[in-house]
Amino acid sequence: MKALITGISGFVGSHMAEFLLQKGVEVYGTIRHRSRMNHIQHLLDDIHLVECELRDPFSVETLIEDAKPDLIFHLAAQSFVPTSWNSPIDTIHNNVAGEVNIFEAIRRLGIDCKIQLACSSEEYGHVNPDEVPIKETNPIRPLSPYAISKVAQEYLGYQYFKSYGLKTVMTRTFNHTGPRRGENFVTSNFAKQIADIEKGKKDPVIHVGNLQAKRDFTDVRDVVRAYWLALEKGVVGETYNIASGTCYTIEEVLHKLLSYSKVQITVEEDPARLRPSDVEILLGDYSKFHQQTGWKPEIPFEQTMEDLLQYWRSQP
Ligand SMILES: Nc1nc2c(ncn2[C@@H]2O[C@H](COP(=O)(O)OP(=O)(O)O[C@H]3O[C@H](CO)[C@@H](O)[C@H](O)[C@@H]3O)[C@@H](O)[C@H]2O)c(=O)[nH]1
Repeated sequence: MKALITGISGFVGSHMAEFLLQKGVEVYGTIRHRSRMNHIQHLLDDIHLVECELRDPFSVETLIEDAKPDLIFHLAAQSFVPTSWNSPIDTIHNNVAGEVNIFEAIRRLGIDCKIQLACSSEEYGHVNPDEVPIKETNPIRPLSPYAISKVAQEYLGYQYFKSYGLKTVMTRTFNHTGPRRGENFVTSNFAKQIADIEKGKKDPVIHVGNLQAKRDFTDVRDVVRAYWLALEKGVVGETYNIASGTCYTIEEVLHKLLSYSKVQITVEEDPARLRPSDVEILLGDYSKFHQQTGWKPEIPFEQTMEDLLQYWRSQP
């Protein structure tokens, strides 16, 4: 069996590759000329890397024709919410055009494959207090250009399923983290700041943004297992929440991470880290996915946080 991972050198992509290799799957992955390879350096002998610009239809058609995958995990995206306010058009173009190019190539070449689309809980956006835990049937009220791009990705997945029978499965994944998480994202950002303070590379002050937001975190290693199950047991054309079913304020996350360190650290708000609008609460109900696939998260949040801090401590 052959699987293609778009964005294989990224955070989730690298964990997905490790998971698939353990299953004995032949792994293809896309990179761009400027991709950093540090997350997949240890896998280079075992995977097929293809340089591909997903925004370029010719590049994508060549990729799909050469790889002829049975499974596609479409993970490549501009995934950082604040960047989407600075570059809204780029975020929407990148996330939407890349996916349409994949769909069109599959359709035109008549490739029979299943496609997992990494959609997002950000799509829910504004959530009323009586709507948690959030089910897939909740209204979508997106609050960022990034969220809009993910709504578009999801509905394109549905539309290509209905119009052309493409075998898409959409996963609305809530926040996920773990070793290799990009340093912009909150858990990694805080863990890296703590590790840098411990190493004496930074004054003992941790800079933070909105600490009142509530988020539902799943370990990335549980998430890639969910993506595999989504294609193995999920129903095509359906959307599933991937979540832990528990949420914490960002302040609680901060104090959990600080509790793993012996150094004295002062907390300081950095106004540049505040957003034009922030999603107040994301707490997911993953029962639809559980009933269909048997998946449930296995790695406790505390373990994920300790592993993440250890990861940053081990970085040069
Ligand atoms: N990044 C960051 N966020 C901070 C900080 N301080 C507080 N926050 C708050 O921490 C929360 C989480 O921020 P991020 O880690 O940047 O993630 P996100 O905006 O929730 O989006 C993530 O989850 C989505 C799924 O819900 C993903 O789709 C998306 O790609 C990303 O991984 C937000 O409410 C943000 O305002 C900080 O210093 N940095």
